[in-house]
Amino acid sequence: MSQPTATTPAQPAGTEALAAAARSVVDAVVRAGDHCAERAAELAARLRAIADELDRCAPPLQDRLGEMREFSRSVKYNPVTGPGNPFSPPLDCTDPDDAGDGTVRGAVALGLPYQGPPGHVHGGISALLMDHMMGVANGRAGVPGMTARLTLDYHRPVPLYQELTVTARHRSSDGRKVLTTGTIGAGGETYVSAEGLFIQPRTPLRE
Ligand SMILES: CCCCC/C=C\C/C=C\C/C=C\C/C=C\CCCC(=O)SCCNC(=O)CCNC(=O)[C@H](O)C(C)(C)COP(=O)(O)OP(=O)(O)OC[C@H]1O[C@@H](n2cnc3c(N)ncnc32)[C@H](O)[C@@H]1OP(=O)(O)O
Repeated sequence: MSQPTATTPAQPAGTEALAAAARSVVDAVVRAGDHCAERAAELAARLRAIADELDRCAPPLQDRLGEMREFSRSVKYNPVTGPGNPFSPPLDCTDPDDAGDGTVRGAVALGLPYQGPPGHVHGGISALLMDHMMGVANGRAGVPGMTARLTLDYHRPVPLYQELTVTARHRSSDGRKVLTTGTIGAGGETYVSAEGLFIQPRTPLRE
């Protein structure tokens, strides 16, 4: 078997494969819609059985919430880039192509589960992508914080099924206040631009 290269990304394995399969179920459910109405009850029962099997593997919720405080788990299971979370598209920023100016970049194409206006991405999903990527930019700049204010300008509807470039950049810090900007675009056109005010915690997250 050939080794994965930069142009042949590795297939997900383990829990990431599970999340990828669940993600494809969500996508297929929305794409099939009423066209699978006759088989819906049967398919729902099979999916419910799988959910029950997974439930039996899950630790008590408080334990799982405790585990999730670990940074590596927040990376794996977050709802934007997290490969272990079926809710995430996932946005790929494993190769951020950092221009050396602190800009982080990611790529994602969004399907029907993320639709708002017909054929286009829901505005709240754009806000989610922006919030998260600005958080990543702040983390990389060494100034992680909580979102206090998020402002978005929606310049053009964001198309579904088109590779989007998502960028974010830490701009300035004033004490614990952190100013960050971001964009969503494609082919040189900016669909959404964003500005966020983030507040660093009073005590650092980590030494
Ligand atoms: C700390 C957690 C960090 C989270 C990120 C984790 C790791 C980062 C590492 C790597 C990055 C990887 C991934 C990124 C992941 C996620 C990114 C998504 C982030 C989120 O999804 S996060 C959820 C939504 N977010 C909230 O759930 C916040 C609810 N909120 C609060 O928890 C408090 O509200 C808080 C903490 C914001 C401030 O509370 P506080 O007590 O620390 O500070 P305080 O109120 O004293 O304000 C200090 C100065 O900021 C000014 N100020 C405050 N708020 C302002 C506003 N809205 N507009 C204008 N100015 C404002 C004040 O006026 C004062 O200014 P001044 O000093 O000049 O008087």
